[in-house]
Amino acid sequence: MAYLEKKEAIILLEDGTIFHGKMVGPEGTTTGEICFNTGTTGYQEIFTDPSYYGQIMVTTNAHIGNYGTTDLDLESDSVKISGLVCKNFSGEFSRVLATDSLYDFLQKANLIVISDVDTRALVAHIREHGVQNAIVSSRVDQRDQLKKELKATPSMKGLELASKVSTKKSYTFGKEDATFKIAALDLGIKTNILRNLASRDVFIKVFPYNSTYEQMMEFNPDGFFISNGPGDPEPLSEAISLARKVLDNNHPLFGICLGHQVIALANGVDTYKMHNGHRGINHPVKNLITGKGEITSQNHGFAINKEQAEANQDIEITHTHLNDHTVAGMRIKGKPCFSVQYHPEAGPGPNDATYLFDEFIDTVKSTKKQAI
Ligand SMILES: NC(=O)CC[C@H](N)C(=O)O
Repeated sequence: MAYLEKKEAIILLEDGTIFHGKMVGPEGTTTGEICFNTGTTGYQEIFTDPSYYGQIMVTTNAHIGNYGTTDLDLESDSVKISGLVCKNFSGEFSRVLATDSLYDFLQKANLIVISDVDTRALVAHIREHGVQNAIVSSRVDQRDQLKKELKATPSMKGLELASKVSTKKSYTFGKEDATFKIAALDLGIKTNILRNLASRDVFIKVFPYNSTYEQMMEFNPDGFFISNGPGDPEPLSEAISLARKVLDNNHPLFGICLGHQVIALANGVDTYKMHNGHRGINHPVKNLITGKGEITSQNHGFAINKEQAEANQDIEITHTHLNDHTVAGMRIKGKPCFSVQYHPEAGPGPNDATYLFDEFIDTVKSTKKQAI
């Protein structure tokens, strides 16, 4: 296989640190924000998750590729990360359900992949010094030029990326004769969210990121959903005003990750860029209502301002991240609305938090009953 050629590759970080590796596949160069995911499984879901658009992914699991790929594990229609950095890349795979090697899957997407990197040292460096931009390239002897290209890469802070991954046209998902209708704003929606809703008797219409309340109301939905997605939530002015209108009109509203941040902004709570963020499938969260713990799938580099959320009369914090006590979930008092910073749909990850989809359907049901 071609990937065994293994040409030299270099990773240049914004702070000047250099790491070395080997190209897996054709030579090339890529830039983006370098971040790491600690999941021990679920690489195909991660690589196709639109929330990772614009990011170079470092996988902490030492072996990548060994269980291949299958269409069942797609979280969107294409690879969304801008590069992959790993320790050991395997083009050979073994899994009954797998239909393709990860090598072929990523090559079809023209992704820049490098292996043989000291990922433990790289991850420790990012953890210590914070998430930052990087350039990954096979042009190992053109450091000055690479530095220039790295400088030209926009910072994730302030970057609007939802428009790059959102659907251009609205579409539907699920059975048309389902009991409930949900209008979903696509800021980079993961397919497993749609699967989770559809399996709860929901017919979903997915709308482009800049859709208006009026456009979404034409579907006559029983509730609204605002999805996960890439980039900084702050520039998403259309989504923020949509959330405000949905709240003002007392429709059921559920937000996940970027959607949660948009709902916070619609309530006057700021968001900020975290030092490193949370990306993995074993993040501990405490549900403050039930007192129970949940192990959750997470993928975010921004969070909502905790002091402002605590001081806000309209907000009740419902979930907290047990590692750093950041806000993991909230509800809007007196409104049929709640949101979480993490991923109850998993894909990949544990299913501890799927009860949130049930709670959303209960909210939709009781709001529908009141209206009759
Ligand atoms: N998964 C997401 O929706 C991520 C939200 C946002 N882009 C962040 O990094 O915080």
